Amino acid sequence: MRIVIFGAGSLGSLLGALLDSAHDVVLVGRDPHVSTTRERGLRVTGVDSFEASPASTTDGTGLDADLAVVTVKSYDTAAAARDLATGDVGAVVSLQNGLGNEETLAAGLECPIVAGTTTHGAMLSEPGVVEWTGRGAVAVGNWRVDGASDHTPQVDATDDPASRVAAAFRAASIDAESDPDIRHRLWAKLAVNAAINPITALARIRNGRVFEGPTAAYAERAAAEVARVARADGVGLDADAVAAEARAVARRTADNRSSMLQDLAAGRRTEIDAISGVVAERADEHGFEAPVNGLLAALVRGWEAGAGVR
Ligand SMILES: NC(=O)C1=CN([C@@H]2O[C@H](COP(=O)(O)OP(=O)(O)OC[C@H]3O[C@@H](n4cnc5c(N)ncnc54)[C@H](O)[C@@H]3O)[C@@H](O)[C@H]2O)C=CC1
Ligand SMILES: CC(C)(CO)C(=O)C(=O)O
Repeated sequence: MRIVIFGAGSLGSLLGALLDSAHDVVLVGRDPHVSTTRERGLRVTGVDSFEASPASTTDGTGLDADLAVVTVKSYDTAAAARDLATGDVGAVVSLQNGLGNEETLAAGLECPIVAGTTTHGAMLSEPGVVEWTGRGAVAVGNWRVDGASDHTPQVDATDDPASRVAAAFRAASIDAESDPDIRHRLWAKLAVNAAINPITALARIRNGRVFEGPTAAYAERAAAEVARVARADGVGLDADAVAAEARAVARRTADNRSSMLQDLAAGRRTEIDAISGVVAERADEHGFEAPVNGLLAALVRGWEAGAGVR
């Protein structure tokens, strides 16, 4: 397959390096990472150490590919869709965090949209070098324009876009499955991010501290609010189950500085709109409030405005 990785930062570079073992990969990213990758190749360290030599470009327009893997931050999704629409892409899969990326891609592109989520961890340590911080898996599912995941029984389960994406990842030895209820997974991951990310960022604590001490009750409530909004959106999430999952992830990643804490500490824009912001807004659309998510979104957005990053 010819695969474009749109957004060759931390996650995109890791996936690009892995996929390059079985496919013809083009990274779309920014300099100096792209120019360094062209000159010296892409080095992966951490969980495994290896070198890859995918093609790379800073120009995301006019690209032809069987598949585009979108790994930009959620606030760059609309621009990614605009660039991809100028080329010819067979299908697009988003592996981003947060809610709303698939809707944005579907609004801007004619091709099939596949939703996805991953538990891999990656960090761009310097131009041309990505640290694989945690081995995980990929789950993908077909995205319908009306927002529902695709429960339609497939005549040939290997011949739908999500199954083809999962097979392409597996061909590169990436643990990947197609899940007909991908919306459930996206909302469950959203609950984890809504509980952990803004609190770690604002309180400047590592993940392991979120469910200890004064922040614990608010993390629980943030996750429970996500479950309520998910149910109003037709996705059956249980408040206790998602809070337990968020606690388990916080324990498993106890030493991590969450992506939002890293963004805030580095003075960068965060993904707050696609995490806490979207929960508060969708609750409002359904006629109730998600006050903890609303407050966390306002505080992080307030910091972003003060720092001049939004
Ligand atoms: N890093 C990780 O371990 C994981 C990240 N995610 C999610 O994946 C997404 C990406 O995260 P990261 O890789 O950490 O972010 P990142 O900021 O390291 O990478 C995104 C890259 O996209 C590039 N980019 C954005 N728009 C572009 C454009 N128009 N043209 C060319 N390059 C463009 C940026 O320059 C940046 O290098 C986020 O939604 C994140 O929440 C999900 C699971 C794990
Ligand atoms: C799961 C968690 C909270 C791990 O740090 C994460 O996804 C993030 O930091 O964005």
